[in-house]
Amino acid sequence: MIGVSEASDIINGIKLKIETEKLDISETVGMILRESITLDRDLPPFDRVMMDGIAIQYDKWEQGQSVFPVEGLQKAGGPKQVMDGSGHCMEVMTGAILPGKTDTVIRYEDIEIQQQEKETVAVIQKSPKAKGQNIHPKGTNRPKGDLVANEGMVLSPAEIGVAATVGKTRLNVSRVPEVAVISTGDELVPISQRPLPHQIRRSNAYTISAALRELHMEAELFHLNDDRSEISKRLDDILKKFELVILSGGVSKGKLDYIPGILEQKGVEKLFHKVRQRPGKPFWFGKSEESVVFALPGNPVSTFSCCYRYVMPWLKKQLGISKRNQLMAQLTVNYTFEKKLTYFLQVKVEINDEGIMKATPVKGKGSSDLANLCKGDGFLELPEDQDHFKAGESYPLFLYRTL
Ligand SMILES: Nc1nc2c(c(=O)[nH]1)N[C@H]1C(S)=C(S)[C@@H](COP(=O)(O)OP(=O)(O)OC[C@H]3O[C@@H](n4cnc5c(N)ncnc54)[C@H](O)[C@@H]3O)O[C@H]1N2
Ligand code: MOO
Repeated sequence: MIGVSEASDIINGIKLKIETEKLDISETVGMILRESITLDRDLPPFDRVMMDGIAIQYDKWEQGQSVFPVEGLQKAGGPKQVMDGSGHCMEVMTGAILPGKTDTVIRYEDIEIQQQEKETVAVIQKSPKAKGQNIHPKGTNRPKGDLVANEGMVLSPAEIGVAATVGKTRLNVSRVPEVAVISTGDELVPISQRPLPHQIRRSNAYTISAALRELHMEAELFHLNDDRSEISKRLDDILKKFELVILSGGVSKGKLDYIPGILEQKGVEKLFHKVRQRPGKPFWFGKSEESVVFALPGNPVSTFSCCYRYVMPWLKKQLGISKRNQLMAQLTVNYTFEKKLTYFLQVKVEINDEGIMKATPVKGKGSSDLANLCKGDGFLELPEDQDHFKAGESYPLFLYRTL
């Protein structure tokens, strides 16, 4: 039986084919950009007024003029006007293009608008600091043609904003393959159905597909009963159609645990079966020419921890998302686990005043107790070569919840 890091290395050695698709910009946050974004115009694209007030010719102020007849109004969104009269001013609004024949903007707070006879005038109360003040000159953020987002970046709302400003209605992003998520077992009924006393609802497929949604991946759900010929026939079709297949259940020692045997018969090469870990020991992983197959142990917490410890980090790596270091969290209490297995301890995580992640165990009733997952935020990976884990020690953390 192999250990957790060996299992993880084997999985990480397998590559998934990632293609490119063009999507509406509003669907792309969190995806990987597959093009570079350059500016189609200067930023800002015109000399932009930065304050509501008036625009003047600075020279006139320097020559001693402090009362300026108001010639008109330059609104944001209005085409550029050109000031007509020498020594006049224009009222200007933030975001407007600077009117022609003006070069300095003075805020309303620093002037007074007065009615003198029939004329509206602006009287300057506070000296402008310099020629050109309160104007954001064309191209001073960035010039046209500047590279603003690189291929391979994870699209955050910042890149979405930049893409929108250059008029990209659609973006090229990594296409994540469609995934088959398969639950197995005669005891499982659809979640819409009322189970008989000996039955339960198929929750695992929903857990896995919800996790995949975090990566914008769509899953098609299947269910296989514990029937050799049914499993064999349906797996044929599924393996042909899907590059990534995630099963849950049917991988341990039971008489009806047919999954590993049938997968191998179908030409899916076993890369490992069983990992020195709890939960999730009977985890099976393999690969055929067309598909990568994760067969996760059926107990809901085992499926869950294998999904977050192996499947999700591997997918992030394939997509180019995981650039950060492994998260770590400090135990808040002493903990003992004496088996020679890596233990995935369910924990509630808090970030303390120094920004350090603190993990407190949330005790459940074992690997079938999926309700306990709602009390925690993630799993702490406690290494197999240690039995006693002390408060204050840090261990790798696998989060399933945004903190
Ligand atoms: N003789 C042995 N028996 C078992 C071993 C072992 O080493 N020797 N390992 C145990 C461990 S550890 C686990 S984990 C389970 C995993 O077994 P399977 O992967 O074969 O899973 P099943 O037997 O099909 O199911 C286990 C359990 O989980 C429930 N389940 C399964 N699928 C779902 C689903 N989609 N949604 C909700 N719940 C599900 C299922 O009803 C069972 O109660 O094997 C131990 N046995
Ligand atoms: O791995 Mo099993 O998950 O210990 O119940």
